[in-house]
Amino acid sequence: MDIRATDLPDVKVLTPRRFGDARGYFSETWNAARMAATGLSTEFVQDNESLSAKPGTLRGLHYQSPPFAQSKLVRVARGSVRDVAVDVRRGSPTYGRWVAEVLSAENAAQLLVPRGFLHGFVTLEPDTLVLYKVDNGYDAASDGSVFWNGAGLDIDWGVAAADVTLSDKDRAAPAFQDWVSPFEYVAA
Ligand SMILES: Cc1cn([C@H]2C[C@H](O)[C@@H](COP(=O)(O)OP(=O)(O)O[C@H]3O[C@@H](C)C(=O)[C@@H](O)[C@H]3O)O2)c(=O)[nH]c1=O
Repeated sequence: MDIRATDLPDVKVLTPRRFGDARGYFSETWNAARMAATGLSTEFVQDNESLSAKPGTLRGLHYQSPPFAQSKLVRVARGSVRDVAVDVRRGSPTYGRWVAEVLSAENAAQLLVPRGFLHGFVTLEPDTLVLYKVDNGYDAASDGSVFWNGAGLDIDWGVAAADVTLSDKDRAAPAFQDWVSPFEYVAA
């Protein structure tokens, strides 16, 4: 597994090796024992999949409040996305900063989004299939969304606002500047 840091130290890009042959390839997309040896051990408990038909489908920016906060390991099995993580741990030296990575079926890159970060993505191709593991179960009452395009965030999504498709929940989400984060920064 190639592990690359991003501009936010706790957000990593993990790219597994692909063993190619005449049939195609084989790849370990997650190996708990090997990741524990790197200090990035996470006990995932749920696997998720979402299909987005149209390019410009934007899901985010999402979180679950503590004690149901989730770390996520996100990858793309078909198509591509621009995947975004925003540090919203109150007191963090990088509070409000974001990183964006293109994840595609082709590049095999996976984004490791820790607890205390908002997460969202916009699809770049039709019929994009996103797979992600989470380390805490779904809890509808703890589920939250922050508006994707808020002042104070200025995320470069790489798509025009007019071309974005949102869920009703995400369209009605509070603006970043009006939202109070439930996450606290704990220095390592
Ligand atoms: C996230 C989730 C949703 N659901 C249900 C609730 C709802 O009826 C339906 C669709 O949910 P949503 O509209 O929240 O789906 P979606 O907008 O795809 O939400 C996801 O977006 C990405 C960016 C994330 O980071 C995920 O954690 C998750 O928040 O699926 C579950 O049953 N389990 C789950 O874990």
